[in-house]
Amino acid sequence: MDAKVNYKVADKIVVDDIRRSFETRKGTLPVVGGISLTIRDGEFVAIVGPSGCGKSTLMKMLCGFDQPDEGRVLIDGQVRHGPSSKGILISQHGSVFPWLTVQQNLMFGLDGISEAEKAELADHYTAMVGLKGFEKSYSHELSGGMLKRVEIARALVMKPEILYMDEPFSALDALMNLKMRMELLRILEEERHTVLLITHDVEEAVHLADRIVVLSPRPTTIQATFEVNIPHPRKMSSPEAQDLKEAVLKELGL
Ligand SMILES: Nc1ncnc2c1ncn2[C@@H]1O[C@H](COP(=O)(O)OP(=O)(O)OP(=O)(O)O)[C@@H](O)[C@H]1O
Repeated sequence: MDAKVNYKVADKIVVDDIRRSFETRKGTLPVVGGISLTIRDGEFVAIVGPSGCGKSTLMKMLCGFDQPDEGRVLIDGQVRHGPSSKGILISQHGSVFPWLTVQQNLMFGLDGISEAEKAELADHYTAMVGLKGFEKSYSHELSGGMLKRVEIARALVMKPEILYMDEPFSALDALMNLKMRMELLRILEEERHTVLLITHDVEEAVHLADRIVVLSPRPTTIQATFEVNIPHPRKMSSPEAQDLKEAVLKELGL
C-alpha cells in the first residue's frame, strides 16, 4: 500500500488521479483528465455525464480491462493491474452465451464445486431474478428484460464483491427499466455488493444510488458530487427526488 494514498479499511475502491488519452489520426485525444474518487464498501455510486465524455473509458479502467496512462486504481488497498475476480462488469451489450441454457450460462464460470452444486446455485440465482421455470430456456426464447435478468443473475452467481454496471438497462423500455431497478434494489437488500453504475439516465441514478458523481465533458473530470439522502423505497415523484434530479440535470446543462 502506497503511503501517498489515504486508504481506510472501509474504502473498497480508491481511484487516484487517473488519466487516459488515445492516439488518433488527428492526434492525441485526452479522454479522462484526472479523476480521484473513493468508494466505500457496500456503497452504490452512480456516475453520470454528457454523451461521449469518457464514461465507458473510465469504467474500463475501474474494472481493470484498461490501464490508466497515469494514476492508479486500488481495490481493498491493492493497486490493480488487470481485471480481478472481486468484480464483475454488466454492460449494455450483454454477454449471455446463446448456445447455452439459462442454467448452463449461470454454471459457466463456477469452479471447485460439483455439477449438482453448480446447478443448485444457478437455480437459486435464477429464482432470485424472477426467472424460476426458465432454467432450461435459451436466450432466443427470452425477452429483452428477461435476458437482462439472466445477465444480472450470471454476475451475482459469481458472488462478486463489486458490481460494475455500464448502462445495464439502457436498451430496455421505460417500464422494464423501472422493474429492473426495483429488482436490483431488492437483490441488493438480500446481498449487499459495492456497486458502480454508469448511466445517462439521471432518474435511474437518483432512484438507485447513495451518491451521484457528475462528470464534465471530455477530457472528463468530476464536476459535482451529490449524496442521495433519501431512504428506500424512493418515490421518484417526491419533492426531494425531483429537486435532486433537477440539480443533477442543471450540472449537466439541462
Ligand atoms: N480505444 C479508443 N481509441 C480511440 N478513441 C477512443 C477509444 N475509446 C474511446 N475513445 C474515444 O473517447 C471518447 C469517449 O468515449 P467513451 O465511450 O468513453 O464515452 P462515453 O461517455 O461512454 O460515451 P456515451 O455517452 O456515448 O456512452 C470518444 O470520443 C471515443 O471516440
